[in-house]
Amino acid sequence: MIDIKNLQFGYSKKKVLFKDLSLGLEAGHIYGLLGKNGAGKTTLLKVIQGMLFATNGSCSVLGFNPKKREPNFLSDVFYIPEDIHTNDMRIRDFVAANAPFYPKFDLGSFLNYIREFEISYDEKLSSLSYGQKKKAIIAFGLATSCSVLILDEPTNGLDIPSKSQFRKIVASVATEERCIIISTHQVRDLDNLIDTVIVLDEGVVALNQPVDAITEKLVFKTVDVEKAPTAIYGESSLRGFTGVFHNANGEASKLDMEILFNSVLAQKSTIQQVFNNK
Ligand SMILES: Nc1ncnc2c1ncn2[C@@H]1O[C@H](COP(=O)(O)OP(=O)(O)OP(=O)(O)O)[C@@H](O)[C@H]1O
Repeated sequence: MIDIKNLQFGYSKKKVLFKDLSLGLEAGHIYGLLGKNGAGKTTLLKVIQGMLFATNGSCSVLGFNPKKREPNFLSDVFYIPEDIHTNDMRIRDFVAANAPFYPKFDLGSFLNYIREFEISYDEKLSSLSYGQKKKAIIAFGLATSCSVLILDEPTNGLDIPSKSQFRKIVASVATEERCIIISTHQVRDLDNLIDTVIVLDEGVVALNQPVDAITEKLVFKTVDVEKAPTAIYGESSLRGFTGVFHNANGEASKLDMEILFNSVLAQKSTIQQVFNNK
């Protein structure tokens, strides 16, 4: 569905962000895109959406070259940016003005989502708080029923109840035909939502693995501090040592996204070897 090969991109010739980035994303998945500040998550999402153009390599989305910004591409890919800027209009007028660009837009779903988020259809966007505005745009984006949904830091600015409503709504729109990409630093917000973890680091995809494969090969647990040396990576806390270990005995554990992310940055080659050894 999204096929990126040997992508090169830099905002200037001197500062190359991606030298040789390759990534394949399929329909029927919710991807969590993680990376440090400045790793290039937003840039990559903008390349996928056709807002930034690669200097070399290829990017194909739904069979289109995003760079060409063809109407049939733009009407099937929705990008929800981290920062929302809206006109001073009522939500119903925003929908009337924008929905016609998305042939699969479903007004009934939109009304359900904003009801869930406790936002009124007749509210003026300018009178909403940042978080409420963000929820209105998230609701619109999800209601477009686009085949590719890109959410850049969607939970920033959302309060605690809204984060769980967000997870519920996104899970409800996930279908076999759709590819959802969510970038975030708030890894706990993605708990039980994403099925594949992508880590971007130093201009390349350092990890791209399904949650099932991760918990099959790795085990996340808190152990006595004496056992710390057996971990691939871990962090000491008052409760003991929480870390990630080789899963030699097929132990079941819940993915700790924060520990996984830190372990990829700290022990990249060890983690990559785990997945390269079939
Ligand atoms: N318009 C721009 N002009 C020049 N450099 C830019 C521009 N936008 C981003 N950059 C630089 O590109 C790099 C990647 O930025 P990007 O916003 O893609 O990272 P990110 O992973 O989304 O970061 P964050 O987690 O902080 O949102 C950063 O070093 C940033 O300073």
